[in-house]
Amino acid sequence: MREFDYEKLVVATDGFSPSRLIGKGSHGFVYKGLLQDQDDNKRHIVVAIKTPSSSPSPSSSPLFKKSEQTKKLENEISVMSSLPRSPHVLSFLGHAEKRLMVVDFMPNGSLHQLLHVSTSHPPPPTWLNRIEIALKIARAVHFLHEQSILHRDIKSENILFDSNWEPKLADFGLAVDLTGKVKPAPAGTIGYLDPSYTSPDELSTKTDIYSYGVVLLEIFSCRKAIDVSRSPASIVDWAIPLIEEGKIGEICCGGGSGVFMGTNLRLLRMAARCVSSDVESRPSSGEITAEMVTCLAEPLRSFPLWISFFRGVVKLKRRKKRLRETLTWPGQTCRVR
Ligand SMILES: Nc1ncnc2c1ncn2[C@@H]1O[C@H](COP(=O)(O)OP(=O)(O)OP(=O)(O)O)[C@@H](O)[C@H]1O
Repeated sequence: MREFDYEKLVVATDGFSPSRLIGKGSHGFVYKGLLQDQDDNKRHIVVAIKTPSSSPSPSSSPLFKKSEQTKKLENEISVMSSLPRSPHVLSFLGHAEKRLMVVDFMPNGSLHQLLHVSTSHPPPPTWLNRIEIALKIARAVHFLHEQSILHRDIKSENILFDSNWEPKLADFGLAVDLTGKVKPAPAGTIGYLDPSYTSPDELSTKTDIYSYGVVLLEIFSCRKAIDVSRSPASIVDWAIPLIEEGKIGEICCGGGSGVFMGTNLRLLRMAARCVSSDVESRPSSGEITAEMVTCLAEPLRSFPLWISFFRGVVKLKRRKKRLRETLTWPGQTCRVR
């Protein structure tokens, strides 16, 4: 884990200038920073720097006081620094005085913005894009659970996109190491928080699975986890009866019909299992990824005619190429139609 010089982070953010502020969360402030590359002084790398307040003072300063936000950020640094790299989890770059966290900068916003804030750029994700995002986040959750880490705040706002539109699970402020002795009081975000998680002892991987199930419903329906302008306001209360009645078309927004109908039905049934009040019946993160991989392969299997046609075209092109090569020698051309 790299330790950054506090002063360098001050310079990187123009003294934590408001013009560099990306956003505020319940655990603090996030700034965009420009850091000098360690290997090449002329190059700069863009990073995101998370601080517990808008004007963080060094821990040596008399103004420094350990706030609740500082403790949460310390927890986030401790969890993120313990994790090996994963392609689907936001990359941790280092810290300063275990209070300022430096991570990869995510220039393309969150899944929440992509699904719920309508703009013409970028165009809304296709059905297949959305399923791919869901699969990558399921992989991130599986990776964390394999490391005995519970995220406890899985939600569309905490899924950020890098410059290649790859989704990354972020915000580990509430994350917990399951192997640790202390089980914290229940916490999370309303709408995503497992209703069965009412005491520290009820914390398990299935708590994250509930939140993941809500995100899956959100991805399918483009409806917010809680939308007070609708009745019922909760996405779970709205979607579950529709899934039980098989009214899949009423849930899926923007595509996923026709050949994808069977796939959608399977995935929505799995989302329903994730948010089930029967905690034991919820699938594990491993089961979810396996089911999603199978489901993604399904529509292709139902295109045998297209595939054989496509294979035929490729074979014909290869045969023509070989024939052209056989009939052509230096100084001579041959036309094969
Ligand atoms: N690495 C990053 N790159 C770009 N933007 C980021 C990055 N990390 C966080 N942000 C943005 O900064 C803002 C604050 O993020 P943060 O993770 O602190 O809180 P949050 O997820 O919004 O809220 P909470 O902590 O209450 O769940 C959000 O708008 C988030 O999208």
